[in-house]
Amino acid sequence: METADGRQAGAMVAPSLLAADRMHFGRELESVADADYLHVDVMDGHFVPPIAFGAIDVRSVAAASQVPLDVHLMVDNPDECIDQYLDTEARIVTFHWEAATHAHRLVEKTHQAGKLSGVALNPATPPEALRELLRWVDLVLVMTVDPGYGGQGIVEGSRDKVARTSRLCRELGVSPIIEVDGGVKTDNAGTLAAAGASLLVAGSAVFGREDRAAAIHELRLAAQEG
Ligand SMILES: O=C(CO)[C@@H](O)[C@H](O)COP(=O)(O)O
Ligand SMILES: [Fe+2]
Repeated sequence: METADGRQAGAMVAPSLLAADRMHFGRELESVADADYLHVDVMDGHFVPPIAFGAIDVRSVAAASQVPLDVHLMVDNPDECIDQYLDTEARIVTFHWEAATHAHRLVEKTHQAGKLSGVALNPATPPEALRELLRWVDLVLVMTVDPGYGGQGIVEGSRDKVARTSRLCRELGVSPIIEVDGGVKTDNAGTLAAAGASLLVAGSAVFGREDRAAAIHELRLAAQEG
């Protein structure tokens, strides 16, 4: 089904493993086996205060699940550490625009490793910052909360930012995946998808529910109805 402006209606869903129960991780992975991607938040204790998931964990998840992995690097200077993530089974590797020194080189390396390359924007970074980079990347991750923590409320103006990102892509004649991350729930999935988001990350909205398959299904449905 297509929207009035020619986009595919609906969106993919990526449960964020940050919200999963570490004490029962295998069972948690099984519970989200029908997701489109699994979102893995890498946090270095510098770019964001917490420390979470490293390349070793990405490899363990890849070995335990058939679902493709979407790795979100919240690290200072990804130029220094991206190689270890490119050396995993991850399907998508995304660095933060604010943290990168040679963004184009990161994209090139990611492609050479056979992966999709994503760039993430903090809430305070405008999409226009990506005017050059957009023609090379496969994905733009619009942070809809300040990075570092799960379970936060969505930042005001996020819908509008997704719409501006989508417009800029159209203007440049490119069509990367637009991913939204932070505070995504069934009550905002529709407006985010209608604004152009095609990949929804959801941590608490999935792992906070007993029935994860139903949570994923309801997010997809909400995105489609948006
Ligand atoms: O990157 C991050 C946080 O920095 C996210 O991926 C969160 O893990 C999303 O969790 P919810 O806001 O959906 O609970
Ligand atoms: Fe994330």
